[in-house]
Amino acid sequence: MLITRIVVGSWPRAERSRWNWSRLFGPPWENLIVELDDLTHTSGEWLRGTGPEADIVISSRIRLARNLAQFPFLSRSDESTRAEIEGLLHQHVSDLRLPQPLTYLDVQNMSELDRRFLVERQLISRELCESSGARGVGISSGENVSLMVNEEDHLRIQVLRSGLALEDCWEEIDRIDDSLEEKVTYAFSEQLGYLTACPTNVGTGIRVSVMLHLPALVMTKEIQKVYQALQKIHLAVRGLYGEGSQAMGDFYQISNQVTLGKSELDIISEVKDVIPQIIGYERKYREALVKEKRRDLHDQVSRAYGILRTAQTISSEETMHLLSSVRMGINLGLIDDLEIPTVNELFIHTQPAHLQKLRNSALESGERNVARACYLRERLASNNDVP
Ligand SMILES: Nc1ncnc2c1ncn2[C@@H]1O[C@H](COP(=O)(O)OP(=O)(O)OP(=O)(O)O)[C@@H](O)[C@H]1O
Repeated sequence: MLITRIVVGSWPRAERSRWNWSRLFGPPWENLIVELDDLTHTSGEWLRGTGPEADIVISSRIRLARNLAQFPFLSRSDESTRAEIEGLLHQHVSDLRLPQPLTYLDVQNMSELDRRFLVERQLISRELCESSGARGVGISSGENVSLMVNEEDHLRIQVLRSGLALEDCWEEIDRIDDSLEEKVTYAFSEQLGYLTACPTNVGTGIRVSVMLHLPALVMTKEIQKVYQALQKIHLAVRGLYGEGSQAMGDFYQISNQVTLGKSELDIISEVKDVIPQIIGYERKYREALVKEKRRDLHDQVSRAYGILRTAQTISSEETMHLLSSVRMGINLGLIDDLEIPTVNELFIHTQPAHLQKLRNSALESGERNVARACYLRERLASNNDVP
Protein backbone atom coordinates (compact mmCIF):
# COMPACT_ATOMS: atom_id res chain seq x y z
CA MET A 1 0.00 0.00 0.00
CA LEU A 2 1.30 3.40 -0.97
CA ILE A 3 1.13 5.96 1.78
CA THR A 4 0.85 9.26 -0.02
CA ARG A 5 0.89 11.77 2.80
CA ILE A 6 1.19 11.49 6.51
CA VAL A 7 1.40 14.60 8.60
CA VAL A 8 4.29 14.56 11.02
CA GLY A 9 2.80 13.46 14.31
CA SER A 10 5.25 14.83 16.76
CA TRP A 11 5.63 18.18 18.38
CA PRO A 12 8.81 19.61 16.83
CA ARG A 13 11.78 19.12 19.13
CA ALA A 14 12.87 22.73 18.85
CA GLU A 15 9.61 23.93 20.38
CA ARG A 16 9.85 21.65 23.35
CA SER A 17 10.94 23.06 26.64
CA ARG A 18 14.37 21.85 27.66
CA TRP A 19 15.06 20.38 31.04
CA ASN A 20 16.40 23.05 33.30
CA TRP A 21 19.17 21.08 35.00
CA SER A 22 20.01 23.94 37.34
CA ARG A 23 16.58 23.56 38.98
CA LEU A 24 17.47 20.12 40.17
CA PHE A 25 18.62 19.43 43.62
CA GLY A 26 20.78 16.54 44.75
CA PRO A 27 18.83 13.30 44.83
CA PRO A 28 17.74 12.01 48.23
CA TRP A 29 19.48 8.67 47.79
CA GLU A 30 18.32 7.39 51.14
CA ASN A 31 14.89 6.94 49.51
CA LEU A 32 16.23 4.54 46.91
CA ILE A 33 14.22 1.37 46.44
CA VAL A 34 16.75 -1.22 47.53
CA GLU A 35 14.56 -4.29 47.23
CA LEU A 36 11.07 -4.90 46.02
CA ASP A 37 10.13 -6.00 49.52
CA ASP A 38 10.51 -2.33 50.49
CA LEU A 39 7.40 -1.63 48.42
CA THR A 40 5.09 -4.25 49.88
CA HIS A 41 3.90 -2.08 52.77
CA THR A 42 3.64 1.17 50.82
CA SER A 43 1.81 2.47 47.79
CA GLY A 44 2.68 4.71 44.89
CA GLU A 45 2.21 8.45 45.35
CA TRP A 46 -0.30 8.40 42.53
CA LEU A 47 -2.64 6.27 44.70
CA ARG A 48 -2.72 8.69 47.61
CA GLY A 49 -5.86 10.45 46.40
CA THR A 50 -4.28 13.90 46.56
CA GLY A 51 -4.77 15.03 42.94
CA PRO A 52 -7.60 17.04 41.37
CA GLU A 53 -10.99 15.24 41.20
CA ALA A 54 -9.45 12.26 43.02
CA ASP A 55 -12.87 11.06 44.23
CA ILE A 56 -13.57 9.94 40.66
CA VAL A 57 -10.27 10.19 38.80
CA ILE A 58 -7.86 7.70 40.35
CA SER A 59 -4.90 8.61 38.20
CA SER A 60 -3.54 10.12 35.02
CA ARG A 61 -0.91 8.38 32.94
CA ILE A 62 1.17 9.25 29.90
CA ARG A 63 3.53 6.84 28.22
CA LEU A 64 5.88 7.29 25.29
CA ALA A 65 7.12 4.51 23.04
CA ARG A 66 10.68 5.01 21.76
CA ASN A 67 13.27 3.00 19.83
CA LEU A 68 16.97 3.46 19.24
CA ALA A 69 17.85 4.29 15.66
CA GLN A 70 20.97 2.10 15.50
CA PHE A 71 19.20 -1.15 16.42
CA PRO A 72 16.44 -3.19 14.75
CA PHE A 73 13.05 -3.49 16.45
CA LEU A 74 12.95 -6.22 19.09
CA SER A 75 10.94 -8.58 16.88
CA ARG A 76 13.97 -8.59 14.57
CA SER A 77 16.68 -8.60 17.21
CA ASP A 78 18.60 -11.66 18.31
CA GLU A 79 19.57 -12.31 21.92
CA SER A 80 22.88 -10.50 21.73
CA THR A 81 21.36 -7.38 20.12
CA ARG A 82 18.66 -7.43 22.78
CA ALA A 83 21.31 -7.59 25.48
CA GLU A 84 23.22 -4.73 23.84
CA ILE A 85 20.10 -2.53 23.79
CA GLU A 86 19.39 -3.37 27.41
CA GLY A 87 22.96 -2.60 28.45
CA LEU A 88 22.90 0.78 26.75
CA LEU A 89 19.50 1.85 28.02
CA HIS A 90 20.20 0.48 31.48
CA GLN A 91 23.12 2.91 31.65
CA HIS A 92 21.21 5.93 30.35
CA VAL A 93 18.15 5.27 32.47
CA SER A 94 20.30 4.84 35.59
CA ASP A 95 22.10 8.10 34.79
CA LEU A 96 18.87 10.11 34.68
CA ARG A 97 18.67 12.71 37.39
CA LEU A 98 15.03 13.08 38.39
CA PRO A 99 13.51 14.94 41.34
CA GLN A 100 13.15 11.51 42.97
CA PRO A 101 15.88 8.87 42.84
CA LEU A 102 15.47 6.07 40.36
CA THR A 103 16.30 2.40 40.81
CA TYR A 104 16.95 0.11 37.85
CA LEU A 105 15.70 -3.46 38.25
CA ASP A 106 16.85 -6.41 36.14
CA VAL A 107 13.54 -8.01 35.12
CA GLN A 108 15.19 -10.89 33.25
CA ASN A 109 16.64 -12.38 36.41
CA MET A 110 13.71 -11.59 38.66
CA SER A 111 11.38 -14.27 40.06
CA GLU A 112 7.97 -14.64 38.46
CA LEU A 113 6.37 -13.50 41.73
CA ASP A 114 8.36 -10.25 41.71
CA ARG A 115 7.48 -9.64 38.09
CA ARG A 116 3.77 -10.18 38.81
CA PHE A 117 4.11 -7.88 41.80
CA LEU A 118 5.39 -5.09 39.53
CA VAL A 119 2.50 -5.66 37.12
CA GLU A 120 -0.04 -5.35 39.95
CA ARG A 121 1.76 -2.20 40.96
CA GLN A 122 1.30 -0.81 37.40
CA LEU A 123 5.09 -0.38 37.12
CA ILE A 124 5.62 -2.90 34.32
CA SER A 125 3.28 -4.28 31.68
CA ARG A 126 2.14 -7.88 31.37
CA GLU A 127 4.19 -8.02 28.18
CA LEU A 128 7.43 -7.15 29.99
CA CYS A 129 6.51 -9.63 32.74
CA GLU A 130 5.87 -12.51 30.35
CA SER A 131 8.47 -11.99 27.62
CA SER A 132 11.97 -13.41 27.77
CA GLY A 133 15.51 -12.16 27.35
CA ALA A 134 17.37 -9.09 28.55
CA ARG A 135 14.96 -6.49 29.91
CA GLY A 136 14.58 -4.17 32.86
CA VAL A 137 12.76 -1.28 34.43
CA GLY A 138 13.78 1.98 36.08
CA ILE A 139 11.39 3.06 38.85
CA SER A 140 11.35 6.36 40.75
CA SER A 141 11.06 6.12 44.52
CA GLY A 142 7.51 7.53 44.60
CA GLU A 143 6.54 5.19 41.72
CA ASN A 144 5.41 8.11 39.56
CA VAL A 145 7.95 7.30 36.87
CA SER A 146 8.82 4.00 35.27
CA LEU A 147 10.99 3.29 32.23
CA MET A 148 10.64 -0.17 30.73
CA VAL A 149 13.53 -1.42 28.62
CA ASN A 150 12.89 -4.02 25.90
CA GLU A 151 9.16 -4.23 26.17
CA GLU A 152 7.39 -4.09 22.78
CA ASP A 153 9.64 -1.12 21.96
CA HIS A 154 13.20 -0.58 23.14
CA LEU A 155 11.96 1.97 25.64
CA ARG A 156 8.59 2.74 27.19
CA ILE A 157 8.51 5.77 29.47
CA GLN A 158 5.55 6.11 31.86
CA VAL A 159 4.57 8.92 34.21
CA LEU A 160 1.64 8.56 36.64
CA ARG A 161 -0.05 11.17 38.81
CA SER A 162 -2.89 11.18 41.30
CA GLY A 163 -6.18 12.57 39.97
CA LEU A 164 -6.69 14.53 36.77
CA ALA A 165 -3.20 15.87 36.13
CA LEU A 166 -2.31 15.19 32.51
CA GLU A 167 -0.34 18.43 32.10
CA ASP A 168 1.90 17.52 35.04
CA CYS A 169 2.42 14.06 33.53
CA TRP A 170 3.30 15.63 30.21
CA GLU A 171 5.76 18.14 31.67
CA GLU A 172 7.63 15.41 33.50
CA ILE A 173 7.66 12.85 30.70
CA ASP A 174 8.73 15.47 28.16
CA ARG A 175 11.70 16.43 30.35
CA ILE A 176 12.72 12.79 30.74
CA ASP A 177 12.33 12.18 27.01
CA ASP A 178 14.43 15.26 26.18
CA SER A 179 17.21 14.34 28.57
CA LEU A 180 17.40 10.82 27.14
CA GLU A 181 17.38 12.23 23.63
CA GLU A 182 20.52 14.17 24.47
CA LYS A 183 22.23 10.79 24.98
CA VAL A 184 20.69 8.55 22.33
CA THR A 185 19.34 8.86 18.82
CA TYR A 186 15.74 7.76 18.58
CA ALA A 187 14.31 6.12 15.46
CA PHE A 188 12.53 9.10 13.92
CA SER A 189 11.20 9.93 10.49
CA GLU A 190 10.63 13.52 9.37
CA GLN A 191 7.47 12.33 7.65
CA LEU A 192 6.03 9.95 10.22
CA GLY A 193 7.43 11.01 13.57
CA TYR A 194 8.72 8.42 16.08
CA LEU A 195 8.98 4.92 14.65
CA THR A 196 7.56 2.16 16.81
CA ALA A 197 7.28 -1.63 16.76
CA CYS A 198 3.50 -1.51 16.39
CA PRO A 199 2.16 0.78 13.65
CA THR A 200 -0.61 2.00 15.98
CA ASN A 201 1.99 3.87 18.02
CA VAL A 202 3.85 5.55 15.14
CA GLY A 203 3.97 9.36 15.17
CA THR A 204 4.01 10.67 18.70
CA GLY A 205 4.26 7.23 20.35
CA ILE A 206 2.04 8.64 23.05
CA ARG A 207 -0.70 7.00 25.10
CA VAL A 208 -2.60 9.41 27.31
CA SER A 209 -4.97 7.84 29.79
CA VAL A 210 -7.10 8.59 32.76
CA MET A 211 -8.33 5.92 35.19
CA LEU A 212 -11.84 6.62 36.44
CA HIS A 213 -13.95 5.08 39.19
CA LEU A 214 -17.53 5.05 37.87
CA PRO A 215 -19.71 2.96 40.20
CA ALA A 216 -22.88 5.07 39.83
CA LEU A 217 -22.75 4.92 36.03
CA VAL A 218 -22.32 1.14 36.29
CA MET A 219 -25.18 0.73 38.79
CA THR A 220 -27.55 2.78 36.65
CA LYS A 221 -26.30 1.07 33.46
CA GLU A 222 -25.54 4.49 31.98
CA ILE A 223 -21.95 3.37 31.42
CA GLN A 224 -22.93 1.85 28.05
CA LYS A 225 -23.85 5.30 26.74
CA VAL A 226 -20.52 6.71 27.87
CA TYR A 227 -18.77 3.78 26.24
CA GLN A 228 -20.49 4.33 22.90
CA ALA A 229 -19.96 8.10 22.94
CA LEU A 230 -16.23 7.66 23.57
CA GLN A 231 -15.85 5.10 20.81
CA LYS A 232 -17.44 7.54 18.37
CA ILE A 233 -14.71 10.07 19.09
CA HIS A 234 -12.01 7.38 18.76
CA LEU A 235 -11.12 7.13 22.43
CA ALA A 236 -10.51 3.66 23.86
CA VAL A 237 -12.17 2.41 27.04
CA ARG A 238 -10.12 -0.26 28.81
CA GLY A 239 -10.23 -2.16 32.09
CA LEU A 240 -7.98 -1.88 35.12
CA TYR A 241 -5.04 -3.66 33.52
CA GLY A 242 -5.16 -1.97 30.14
CA GLU A 243 -5.62 -3.52 26.72
CA GLY A 244 -7.72 -6.68 26.78
CA SER A 245 -8.58 -6.43 30.50
CA GLN A 246 -12.10 -6.33 31.96
CA ALA A 247 -13.49 -3.40 33.88
CA MET A 248 -13.07 -4.69 37.44
CA GLY A 249 -14.20 -2.77 40.49
CA ASP A 250 -15.96 -0.21 38.24
CA PHE A 251 -12.60 1.18 37.03
CA TYR A 252 -12.35 2.38 33.47
CA GLN A 253 -9.34 3.73 31.61
CA ILE A 254 -10.01 6.22 28.86
CA SER A 255 -7.19 6.71 26.40
CA ASN A 256 -6.33 7.91 22.91
CA GLN A 257 -6.16 5.49 20.02
CA VAL A 258 -4.66 7.81 17.41
CA THR A 259 -0.98 8.70 17.75
CA LEU A 260 -0.25 9.95 14.25
CA GLY A 261 -0.96 13.24 12.52
CA LYS A 262 -1.54 15.21 15.72
CA SER A 263 0.71 16.87 18.26
CA GLU A 264 1.11 15.47 21.76
CA LEU A 265 -0.71 18.49 23.18
CA ASP A 266 -3.68 17.96 20.85
CA ILE A 267 -3.92 14.33 21.91
CA ILE A 268 -3.73 15.29 25.58
CA SER A 269 -6.51 17.85 25.06
CA GLU A 270 -8.73 15.30 23.32
CA VAL A 271 -8.60 12.99 26.31
CA LYS A 272 -8.67 15.75 28.91
CA ASP A 273 -11.62 17.59 27.41
CA VAL A 274 -14.08 14.71 27.75
CA ILE A 275 -13.20 13.85 31.35
CA PRO A 276 -15.13 16.72 33.04
CA GLN A 277 -18.28 15.59 31.28
CA ILE A 278 -17.87 12.02 32.49
CA ILE A 279 -17.11 13.26 36.00
CA GLY A 280 -20.26 15.39 35.77
CA TYR A 281 -22.39 12.36 34.79
CA GLU A 282 -20.94 10.21 37.54
CA ARG A 283 -21.62 12.95 40.13
CA LYS A 284 -25.14 13.47 38.81
CA TYR A 285 -25.99 9.77 39.08
CA ARG A 286 -24.38 9.49 42.53
CA GLU A 287 -26.52 12.38 43.73
CA ALA A 288 -29.64 10.84 42.18
CA LEU A 289 -28.91 7.52 43.88
CA VAL A 290 -28.43 9.25 47.23
CA LYS A 291 -31.64 11.22 46.78
CA GLU A 292 -33.87 8.46 45.49
CA LYS A 293 -32.39 5.32 46.98
CA ARG A 294 -30.43 6.49 49.99
CA ARG A 295 -31.47 3.62 52.23
CA ASP A 296 -30.72 0.93 49.61
CA LEU A 297 -27.41 2.57 48.80
CA HIS A 298 -26.44 2.93 52.46
CA ASP A 299 -27.40 -0.71 52.97
CA GLN A 300 -25.30 -1.86 50.02
CA VAL A 301 -22.28 0.17 51.12
CA SER A 302 -22.57 -0.96 54.76
CA ARG A 303 -22.90 -4.62 53.79
CA ALA A 304 -19.86 -4.31 51.54
CA TYR A 305 -17.86 -2.77 54.39
CA GLY A 306 -19.16 -5.41 56.79
CA ILE A 307 -18.16 -8.32 54.54
CA LEU A 308 -14.69 -6.87 53.98
CA ARG A 309 -14.18 -6.50 57.74
CA THR A 310 -15.42 -9.96 58.69
CA ALA A 311 -15.02 -12.42 55.78
CA GLN A 312 -12.90 -15.50 56.44
CA THR A 313 -12.22 -16.20 52.77
CA ILE A 314 -12.72 -13.87 49.82
CA SER A 315 -11.80 -13.84 46.13
CA SER A 316 -9.98 -11.05 44.38
CA GLU A 317 -13.02 -10.30 42.24
CA GLU A 318 -15.40 -10.02 45.19
CA THR A 319 -12.88 -7.83 47.00
CA MET A 320 -12.68 -5.42 44.08
CA HIS A 321 -16.44 -5.28 43.83
CA LEU A 322 -16.93 -4.60 47.55
CA LEU A 323 -14.06 -2.11 47.77
CA SER A 324 -15.66 -0.23 44.90
CA SER A 325 -18.91 0.14 46.91
CA VAL A 326 -16.97 1.19 50.00
CA ARG A 327 -14.99 3.76 48.00
CA MET A 328 -18.21 5.28 46.71
CA GLY A 329 -19.65 5.16 50.26
CA ILE A 330 -16.74 7.20 51.60
CA ASN A 331 -17.12 9.78 48.85
CA LEU A 332 -20.85 10.10 49.58
CA GLY A 333 -20.32 10.47 53.32
CA LEU A 334 -21.94 7.10 54.09
CA ILE A 335 -18.73 5.76 55.70
CA ASP A 336 -16.74 8.11 57.89
CA ASP A 337 -14.07 5.98 59.55
CA LEU A 338 -12.04 5.05 56.49
CA GLU A 339 -9.84 7.10 54.14
CA ILE A 340 -9.75 6.97 50.33
CA PRO A 341 -5.94 6.35 50.20
CA THR A 342 -6.42 3.24 52.35
CA VAL A 343 -9.06 1.90 49.97
CA ASN A 344 -6.92 2.75 46.92
CA GLU A 345 -4.06 0.85 48.52
CA LEU A 346 -6.26 -2.15 49.36
CA PHE A 347 -7.20 -2.53 45.68
CA ILE A 348 -3.51 -3.19 45.00
CA HIS A 349 -2.40 -4.95 48.19
CA THR A 350 -5.14 -7.60 48.00
CA GLN A 351 -4.00 -8.85 44.61
CA PRO A 352 -2.31 -12.26 44.34
CA ALA A 353 1.37 -11.33 44.08
CA HIS A 354 1.08 -8.63 46.74
CA LEU A 355 -0.54 -11.03 49.19
CA GLN A 356 2.19 -13.60 48.63
CA LYS A 357 4.92 -11.04 49.12
CA LEU A 358 3.21 -9.64 52.19
CA ARG A 359 2.90 -13.17 53.62
CA ASN A 360 6.36 -14.04 52.34
CA SER A 361 5.25 -17.39 50.93
CA ALA A 362 3.79 -18.95 47.79
CA LEU A 363 0.03 -19.43 48.17
CA GLU A 364 -2.48 -21.44 46.12
CA SER A 365 -5.74 -19.77 45.09
CA GLY A 366 -7.74 -21.07 48.10
CA GLU A 367 -4.95 -20.08 50.52
CA ARG A 368 -4.80 -16.64 48.94
CA ASN A 369 -8.52 -16.15 49.56
CA VAL A 370 -8.00 -16.92 53.23
CA ALA A 371 -4.90 -14.68 53.40
CA ARG A 372 -6.77 -11.89 51.62
CA ALA A 373 -9.67 -12.03 54.09
CA CYS A 374 -7.23 -12.07 57.00
CA TYR A 375 -5.32 -9.09 55.59
CA LEU A 376 -8.54 -7.12 55.05
CA ARG A 377 -9.71 -7.85 58.60
CA GLU A 378 -6.39 -6.64 59.99
CA ARG A 379 -6.23 -3.50 57.87
CA LEU A 380 -9.85 -2.50 58.34
CA ALA A 381 -9.89 -3.21 62.07
CA SER A 382 -6.84 -1.28 63.10
CA ASN A 383 -5.14 0.72 60.43
CA ASN A 384 -6.99 3.37 58.50
CA ASP A 385 -3.89 5.30 57.64
CA VAL A 386 -1.65 4.76 54.68
CA PRO A 387 1.96 4.51 55.92
N1 LIG B 1 -4.47 6.25 34.13
C1 LIG B 1 -3.88 5.14 34.56
N2 LIG B 1 -3.57 4.99 35.86
C2 LIG B 1 -2.95 3.90 36.32
N3 LIG B 1 -2.57 2.89 35.54
C3 LIG B 1 -2.84 2.98 34.23
C4 LIG B 1 -3.50 4.09 33.68
N4 LIG B 1 -3.61 3.89 32.34
C5 LIG B 1 -3.06 2.71 32.08
N5 LIG B 1 -2.58 2.15 33.19
C6 LIG B 1 -1.90 0.87 33.30
O1 LIG B 1 -0.84 0.81 32.37
C7 LIG B 1 -0.73 -0.50 31.82
C8 LIG B 1 -0.73 -0.42 30.29
O2 LIG B 1 -1.99 -0.01 29.85
P1 LIG B 1 -2.39 -0.09 28.31
O3 LIG B 1 -2.30 -1.49 27.83
O4 LIG B 1 -3.71 0.60 28.16
O5 LIG B 1 -1.30 0.86 27.73
P2 LIG B 1 -0.14 0.91 26.73
O6 LIG B 1 1.08 1.35 27.41
O7 LIG B 1 -0.65 1.77 25.70
O8 LIG B 1 0.11 -0.51 26.13
P3 LIG B 1 -0.15 -1.00 24.62
O9 LIG B 1 0.70 -0.21 23.72
O10 LIG B 1 0.27 -2.45 24.69
O11 LIG B 1 -1.60 -0.81 24.36
C9 LIG B 1 -1.90 -1.29 32.37
O12 LIG B 1 -1.49 -2.10 33.43
C10 LIG B 1 -2.82 -0.23 32.85
O13 LIG B 1 -3.61 -0.65 33.92
